[in-house]
Amino acid sequence: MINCDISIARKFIQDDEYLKARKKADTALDHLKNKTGPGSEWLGWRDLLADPNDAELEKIGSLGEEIRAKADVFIVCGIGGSYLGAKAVIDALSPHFGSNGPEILYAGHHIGGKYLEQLLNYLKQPKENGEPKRIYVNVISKSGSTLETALAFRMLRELLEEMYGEGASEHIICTTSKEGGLLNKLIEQKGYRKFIIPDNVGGRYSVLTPVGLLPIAVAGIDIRTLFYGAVSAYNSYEENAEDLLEYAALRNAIHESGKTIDVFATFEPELTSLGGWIQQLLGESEGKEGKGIFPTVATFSTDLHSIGQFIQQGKRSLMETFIIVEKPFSKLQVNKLEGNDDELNYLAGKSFHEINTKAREGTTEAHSEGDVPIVRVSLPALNEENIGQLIYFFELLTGIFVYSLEVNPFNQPGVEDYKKAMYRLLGK
Ligand SMILES: O=P(O)(O)OC[C@H]1O[C@](O)(CO)[C@@H](O)[C@@H]1O
Repeated sequence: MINCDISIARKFIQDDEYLKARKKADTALDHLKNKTGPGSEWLGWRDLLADPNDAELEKIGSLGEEIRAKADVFIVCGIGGSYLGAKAVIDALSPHFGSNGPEILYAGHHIGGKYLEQLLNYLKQPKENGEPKRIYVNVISKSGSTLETALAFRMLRELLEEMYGEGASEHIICTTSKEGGLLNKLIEQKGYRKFIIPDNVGGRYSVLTPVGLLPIAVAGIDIRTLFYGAVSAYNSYEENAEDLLEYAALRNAIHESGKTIDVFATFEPELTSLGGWIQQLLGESEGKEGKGIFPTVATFSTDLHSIGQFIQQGKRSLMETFIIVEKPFSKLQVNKLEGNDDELNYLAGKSFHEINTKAREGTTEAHSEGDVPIVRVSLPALNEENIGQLIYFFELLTGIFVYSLEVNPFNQPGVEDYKKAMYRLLGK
């Protein structure tokens, strides 16, 4: 299970402040369990773990296998919660270089013309053997009308129709709401395959629905173990959520103390995208009514050489959350070098995991001495089960923490403002 250690950060908070925050966290958890808080119609992310739908998992898993066998390229076309969860899990659990399945690419997550133009050109290029690439597109949009996704999908659809004619529909899978939205109209017209995003699950809580699970399955990751990892976390925290209550209370007390930034930092580059998923999950949930701790993401030690200076000595407005993997997942070691001309022989015989661990311990020491409260969230190992547990851990933390701020964790009214202004400027 996930281990959460708040001991370093706790020293920054007075007992009475912590106890006040702890009461709020307890009430917040009751609201989640009893569906009595604002936005409680959006608690489907808990229901789907309370009552797993094995048939749906099976269906997604077998389509994932089918696409793995047939596709050269699989494109995840979505933005925000409609791609961040899939990317987080895929990046965490896939090899960095090469793979024995389709190449997984992303589209619809911005409006960058150069990216899309180059993607379309890349897709058009035949394979080395001269045959056309076998491309599958999974367009994912709960509303079915998000501009970034819709625009990219229009371009991709045109390309697939040009390449495969009538057969293009076979290459498109849509993940959207049961009813409504422009995507559902297209599905009806064109006969695309469809997966449903439950009405009671918001985008940023949807990674364990077909939104995340289909791309994750196509990447060759065992979605059943991932999903049941989350189920085990759900069951365990229904029994005893002490760790999460402490963490939420601590974060609330830190919020009250005036800190405004939480740097989600990992020393494992595989987990950078997971930080991106946490950033949306917390950011869209807590950042309302002038409240919240701005979640940002860093990969150490890389970013110790960019924002490390600020974290150590800049304005004291920060806390940090380290996402840690306990079990080494690489055996790479430093060899002894004849002559020691680079003077690194003092590290000979040590693994990169050991060196990286010392970098983390040293950073923990330095940053906490620099007045940065640090929370440490650890996974025993980097595998499907633990990532599933971590997903639910952060979903539940978000619910508890944001309710304890007296904010609705399940809406995002502020996102509409940029859309309105953009559509006006575009003459919609
Ligand atoms: O799945 P959709 O409806 O395209 O939305 C994508 C993302 O956009 C938002 O609605 C914000 O506009 C996010 O909450 C969501 O994850």
